[in-house]
Amino acid sequence: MTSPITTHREGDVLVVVSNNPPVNALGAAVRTGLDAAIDEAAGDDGIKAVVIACDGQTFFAGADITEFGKPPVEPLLPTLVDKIEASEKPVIAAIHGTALGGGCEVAIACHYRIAVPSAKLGTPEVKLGLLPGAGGTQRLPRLAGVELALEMVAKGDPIPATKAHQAGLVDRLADEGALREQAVAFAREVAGARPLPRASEGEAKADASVFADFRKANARRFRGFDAPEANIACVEKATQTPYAEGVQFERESFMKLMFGVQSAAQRHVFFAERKASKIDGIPADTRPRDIKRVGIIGAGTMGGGIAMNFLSAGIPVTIVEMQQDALDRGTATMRKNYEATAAKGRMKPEQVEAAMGALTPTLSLDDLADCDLIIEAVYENMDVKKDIFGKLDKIAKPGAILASNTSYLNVDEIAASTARPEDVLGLHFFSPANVMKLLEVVRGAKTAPDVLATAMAVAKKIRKVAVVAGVCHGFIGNRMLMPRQVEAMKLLMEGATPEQIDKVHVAFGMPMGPFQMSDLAGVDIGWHRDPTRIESIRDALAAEKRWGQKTQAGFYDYDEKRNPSPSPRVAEIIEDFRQKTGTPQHDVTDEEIVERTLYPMVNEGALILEEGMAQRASDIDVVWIYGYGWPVYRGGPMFWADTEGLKKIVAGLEKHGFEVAKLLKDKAEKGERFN
Ligand SMILES: CCCCCCCCCCCCCC(=O)CC(=O)SCCNC(=O)CCNC(=O)[C@H](O)C(C)(C)COP(=O)(O)OP(=O)(O)OC[C@H]1O[C@@H](n2cnc3c(N)ncnc32)[C@H](O)[C@@H]1OP(=O)(O)O
Ligand SMILES: NC(=O)C1=CN([C@@H]2O[C@H](COP(=O)(O)OP(=O)(O)OC[C@H]3O[C@@H](n4cnc5c(N)ncnc54)[C@H](O)[C@@H]3O)[C@@H](O)[C@H]2O)C=CC1
Repeated sequence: MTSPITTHREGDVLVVVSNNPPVNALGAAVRTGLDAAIDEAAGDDGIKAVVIACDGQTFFAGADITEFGKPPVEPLLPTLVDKIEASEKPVIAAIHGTALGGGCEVAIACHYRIAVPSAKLGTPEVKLGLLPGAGGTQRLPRLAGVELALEMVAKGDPIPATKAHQAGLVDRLADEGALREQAVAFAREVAGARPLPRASEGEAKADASVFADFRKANARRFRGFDAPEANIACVEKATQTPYAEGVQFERESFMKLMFGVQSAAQRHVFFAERKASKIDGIPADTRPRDIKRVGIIGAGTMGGGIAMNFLSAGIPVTIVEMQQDALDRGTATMRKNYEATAAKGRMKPEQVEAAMGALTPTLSLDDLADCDLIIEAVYENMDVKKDIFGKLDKIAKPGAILASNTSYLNVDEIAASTARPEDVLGLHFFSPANVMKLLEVVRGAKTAPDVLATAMAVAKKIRKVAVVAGVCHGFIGNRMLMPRQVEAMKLLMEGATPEQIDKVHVAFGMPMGPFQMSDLAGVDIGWHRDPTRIESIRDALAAEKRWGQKTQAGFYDYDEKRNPSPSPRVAEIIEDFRQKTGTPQHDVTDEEIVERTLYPMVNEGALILEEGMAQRASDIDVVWIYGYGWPVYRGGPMFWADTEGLKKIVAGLEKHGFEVAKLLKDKAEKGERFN
């Protein structure tokens, strides 16, 4: 087995190169090769300095996450980075791409760092429920300052090499395309330099208030997570104790996180998200179609947001509405959203103009004739959609992909209204479409493999996380949402309050509970619009225009800043329905709320898998994390069920009279997991 690490001499500089695609993860073979290279340099008087570089797309992008949870293999990364730093000859890191996690720790254990301006450095371990366990939490604050170290390790977002250079984290910026030779030249410059700069020998200083302020400022963001606080505590330790003590504290903290449920969940999600992009049953080399122009039909709540995804990715859009005022309203909303992004410094004004300049508003479907992908986002009405797809069939060019953004409707029935069902699928965006990362790719019975492959490629281009779903009512996410909402309403009838149920869900880690979500999306969604027909609590609310946040009243009352408060009127309506229906009342416990609203979601997920409506259990987890905000530190509904124990889930479902899905029952009986 050839080593991924090679060395060669350039004069008195030893150049060490890693070639471990796709991301030069610091797996055991890489660590062994680097270890040997440092020994080679130490043992050869002709070598005066060392450059560590990587071939391929990036400098080391971290430890090899696939090794976690397995027996450790020497040399461990902490040992290796200490050896690099202890070298008597200067070691220079030549950085391109993304020096992340252990890769960043290797870089800061080197004596010097040179990077191309397009490179990034980061410590994203916290997003895996971990922390930089190879000295990063102790070296980084000493090298780059406490404030920047806190930002990097506790939030996990990478910083550009230019910012790292300003902070002293990178010593020199190289010209793009000239990194390797400029790194060797830099090595020659510093060869023989004494003493060598070693990050572990520096000091990390900060007022105690820095940590208190950081914790307070990020309390909401870090709510429920273990790793952010562990990272903060390690950096704090760096300001209080000598390096050796701090790194011991870091190691203990790393091990505690590594063997905890949250990190297992977050690592599961990392791989699940990537696995979701793979489509079972089509040739791996299926070539996507070229998408040069996109058409959107409907500029309402969804159409405008969907259009923004493509415009932001540099893909021109033609957007169609029925009426000029609706078209103007839709395009104005898009501009307003872009300008709000620019106001936050996340977009330049010229980028806003470029995006809006690539938008062609029109009232004519005929103007979609040159589009490669057309996405329908009109009313959730099958007749309307079939009429539109029938017209598209005559207008769209051969090979154009026709997609519906329908939330629930049968994509095969929509496809049958065309003579090209193989070009039809569902592309179910989530609201707000320009923000939510999830895209359900609904695979019709006749959808062609290259159409599916195109959908996955387009999703990556517009920075969405795509999951393939089968044709069933509500696909994956909304189908699992339904039993949760039904049970939540039943619990209201039996004695619970909206705020009690929502509180349980928020405490679980959801961004909001079932009733807060209804008020946000609109209590009137799907309402029959007849205020005299009052057959449910929801009908009663809708009849009084309690449509949610948009009318300052729904399941909650809202002030002008949309702050919610329990509604005495809603309590009256609920009590009235309890009386009218004679529903037996009881004290609803928080445990019952979990068992009756979350367990049925797992049960529905099992049915979805049984029916082949999802390719794998981890896809269901991805849907709920990226489409509904399921707490990533719980790994998604199916992973969470595994950690709860499927036997416990089955017992809870049976206790409340649910019919348990066969797959769930079988797995529970066999002691198996979904993931
Ligand atoms: C008794 C037990 C003792 C235990 C040991 C003792 C203690 C030891 C202490 C350990 C010290 C280590 C501490 C540490 O620093 C830990 C880490 O470094 S954790 C990893 C940190 N790095 C990351 O989180 C980066 C993750 N990757 C990314 O963000 C992106 O992949 C990246 C931006 C690099 C590239 O993005 P993109 O081009 O979009 O490619 P993909 O994301 O699709 O990835 C391509 C491919 O590569 C796989 N992959 C990516 N990163 C890793 C990785 N770090 N390890 C393994 N594999 C990785 C990814 O899954 C994809 O694979 P496919 O099969 O192609 O889907
Ligand atoms: N609102 C939401 O949260 C989500 C909605 N969806 C789905 O997206 C679709 C659109 O929903 P919304 O944007 O919320 O509806 P909306 O009512 O806000 O917008 C629909 C738009 O389509 C336009 N329209 C109707 N018929 C048309 C035609 N023949 N030609 C051109 N334009 C036409 C209407 O004028 C309206 O502006 C529905 O299928 C819905 O189920 C999907 C995910 C989330």
